[in-house]
Formats: sequence, C-alpha cells, structure tokens
Amino acid sequence: MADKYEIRRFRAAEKDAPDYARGTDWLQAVGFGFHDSRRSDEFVDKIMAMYRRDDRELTGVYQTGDVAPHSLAADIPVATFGTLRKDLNVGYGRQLRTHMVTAVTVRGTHRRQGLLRRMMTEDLTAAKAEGLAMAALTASEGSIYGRFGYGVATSERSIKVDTGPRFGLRHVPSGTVEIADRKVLLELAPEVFERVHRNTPGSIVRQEAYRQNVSGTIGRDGNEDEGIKCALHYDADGTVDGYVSYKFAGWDTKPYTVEVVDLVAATDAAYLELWQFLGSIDLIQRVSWSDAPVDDPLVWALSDPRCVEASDHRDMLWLRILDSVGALGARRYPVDGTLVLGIEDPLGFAGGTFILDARGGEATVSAAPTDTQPDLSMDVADLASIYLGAVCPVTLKAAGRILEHTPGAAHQAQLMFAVERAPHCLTHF
Ligand SMILES: CC(=O)SCCNC(=O)CCNC(=O)[C@H](O)C(C)(C)COP(=O)(O)OP(=O)(O)OC[C@H]1O[C@@H](n2cnc3c(N)ncnc32)[C@H](O)[C@@H]1OP(=O)(O)O
Repeated sequence: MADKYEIRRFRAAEKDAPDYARGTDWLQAVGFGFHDSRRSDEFVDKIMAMYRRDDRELTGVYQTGDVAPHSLAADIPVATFGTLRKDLNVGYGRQLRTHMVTAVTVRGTHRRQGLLRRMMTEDLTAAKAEGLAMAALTASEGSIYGRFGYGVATSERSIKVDTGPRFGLRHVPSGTVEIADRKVLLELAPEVFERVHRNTPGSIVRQEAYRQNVSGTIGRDGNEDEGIKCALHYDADGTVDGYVSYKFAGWDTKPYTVEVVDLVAATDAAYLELWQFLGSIDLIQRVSWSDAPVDDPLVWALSDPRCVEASDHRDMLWLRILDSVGALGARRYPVDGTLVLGIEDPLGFAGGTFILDARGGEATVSAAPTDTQPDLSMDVADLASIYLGAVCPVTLKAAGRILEHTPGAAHQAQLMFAVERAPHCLTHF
C-alpha cells in the first residue's frame, strides 16, 4: 500500500497563494465523502477562511500511479483527515489541550484497504510526540473508532417540548430576554460560549464556524441564512449571559414548531429564562432541539415534566487518551483515594499499570512497579469513557468492560472521577 498511496499534510493557504487549490480539492473530497452537493467556489472560500482561523491541519491521501482514465484526477485525495487543537474542560474548570479529529473520509472505491488505519495511527503518533495527552472526535458511526482506543465520553439527545397551555416553569425570572438582530451573535456568541465552556465539564472550545452558523452569516448552503432569529438573555445588571439562535420550521410543519439552532446559557437562570421565552412565542406549539443535554434542568423545572419528549439518546464526544499519566494528572478529584489502574492500549500509546493517588483534589500519577496488581483493569477506550465523569465505572464493570480485582474499586473510581455538574459538550466538529 505504501507505494500505491502517498500522504500529504498541509494547512489551508491564503486565497491568492499558489497552493490554495490543494485545500479546495481536499474540501471537495470531504464533501463527496459525506454525500454533500458540490460547493460553490464562494462557499469553499469561506470555509477555507474559517479553517485558517482554526489553524487546521489537512491530511490527504493521494494516488501515486496513473489514475484510471476519465476518473477523478490524482490531485483529488482519495482519503481525507482534518485536525485542530482546542481546550477541553475536564472538570472543575481545568483545561486540557486536545487534538480534535474531523473530516475523516475514504473514497468508496478505495475503502477497506487500511487508509483510515494508516491516517489515524500516523496522526495520533505525531500528536503524542508533540506532547498531547488527549484526542477527540465525534463519530458518524458507533462501530468505527473503538478499535483505535476512542471511548464515548459524553452523550446528548433530541427533545421536543410542548409549549402549549401545559408549559410552565417553576422559576421566577431574575433577568430579561430581548430579541436582537441575528448578526450580534458574531461577537456575542463566542463571549457567552467562553463563560459556558469554563463552567461545563466535557465542553470543547468551538471552531470558527460556530459563530458564523449560529448568526446566520454562513448558512448550510454557504449563503446568509435569513431564517435565523436571535434572543438574548440579560442578567439583573444588564450583561448578556445567554442567547438562543432559532428558526421557524414553516407553516407546513404541524404542530407549529421553532427549531433551536444553538442555546448557550452561562447561568442556570439564563438557561431557564431562555426556555421561558421559547415557551412564550406566539403561534408556536412546539420547540425542538437536537443538541440537548441528557441530564437537563429543564425537565426538573417544568411543572409538567412530560412536556419534554426526548428521543435519540446518542454518543456525542469520543475521547482517546494518548498519555495516561498526563491525562489523569490533568484532572481534579473530588474525593481522596488511591487506585491502581491497569490500562490496555492495543496501539501502544497509553498502556501500563498506573497508581492514581488523589489528595485534596490534586493527583499524583506514576507508573506502578512491575508485578503490581491493579484494582481495576480496562481498555484505554474505557478509561476515556469514565474520564469526564459522564459514564459510570460501575456500569462499565457490569457490562464486562472494566474488570474489578479489588472489591469496591469501581465504586471508588465513580466517586473519584465525579465532576461538579453533568458533563455536556455543545461543540460538534
Ligand atoms: C471523525 C469523523 O470524521 S467521523 C466520519 C467518518 N467518515 C464517514 O463516516 C464517511 C464514510 N465512510 C468512510 O469514508 C470510510 O468507510 C471510513 C473512513 C469510515 C473507513 O475508512 P477505511 O479506509 O475503509 O477503513 P480501514 O480500511 O482503515 O479500516 C480500519 C478498520 O476499521 C474497520 N472499519 C472501517 N470502517 C468501518 C465501519 N464503518 N464500521 C465498522 N468497521 C469499520 C475495518 O473493517 C478495519 O478493521 P480491522 O482493522 O479490524 O481489519
């Protein structure tokens, strides 16, 4: 395979740079892999500008020999892989620089020849060599990434909220909500998100596309999205501490529905009061949101919790630990304790037996002496799953994924890996 394909890595170039076309070819290959329509040159320009702001690295796999007559040219990659780096909130406000993997595609006529495996192992090897302890992705299918050591670390779900007569929250507003021009979100969305990110375990800093999309500046087709509407929440001092970006689903959708595009609230009050606003929109009987938290205060604040119809509970953030000592040492632990963790890593990045000793919130992590018996043993993917406190080690033990050698160790891990509030990741990438 090595001589049939060549891997090239590069950054998105400036519009006038000679190698700008390399990035646009790469992007068209990504679009093809996800069954998108071919994007206009103007849209591609906008995406490339956003990629430059994120400082993404683009990886393409190219055919080295002659391509079949009439088929796509050799400079269109047969496989793509993109990466960017942002901070992950690992609980109690602590941040861990994370290698984010996205835009993974292999052209159908070149699939199952090991191209994904080659791109992934080379990329993770390079990230580890640069000192990163964590990689992350969001997956198109649940069956692909476990083999590479990724584990599900947060989940999300879709909700439909009945905003008819039975809708009502047990909450006395402390702030106010006003409608704004959607364009204000270009500036405000990153500011509000930054506050939310600091408060939310499992949150990853957002890529440039978010503020463009939620403000309707760059819609799904690359054009302005005039359907986007925006409401801002102000605290008692008049500071914007939350927003909702939303769209009306149209008069053909019954019951009449508003779809939440993005709901970001830096305080509990802002969250509930934005829902009070959504529940009060005239002519609307339903509000839907596809990125809702699994553990949602809305349900508990409603007088009638059955106003919320939840569906499609699904994996969201997948983590891949590249350095067990680095990742475990980055966390804060709410209870004292010592655990010896035996970690299997088929790719050889993070395996070994480690002593995790937590005192007063801080951890000391060290490689255990040879022949030390672990309290718990697990695959590196399972360590990733319990890392943010969203997946319970006792449940993974019950599932046969974590082996408990010391009675009570799984429960001890549950207590030690707990975080201050339910993890939720509002960043899709
Ligand atoms: C982070 C993201 O971007 S998520 C988006 C992922 N991309 C997509 O879903 C787009 C459509 N799919 C594709 O482009 C390709 O089929 C990919 C990228 C999923 C797989 O690429 P390939 O080059 O065919 O994978 P590769 O040959 O390296 O396979 C590696 C292993 O994964 C397995 N595998 C690959 N794809 C899948 C899948 N969809 N489901 C289950 N197993 C899979 C292979 O069987 C192989 O297993 P093995 O090593 O045990 O033999």
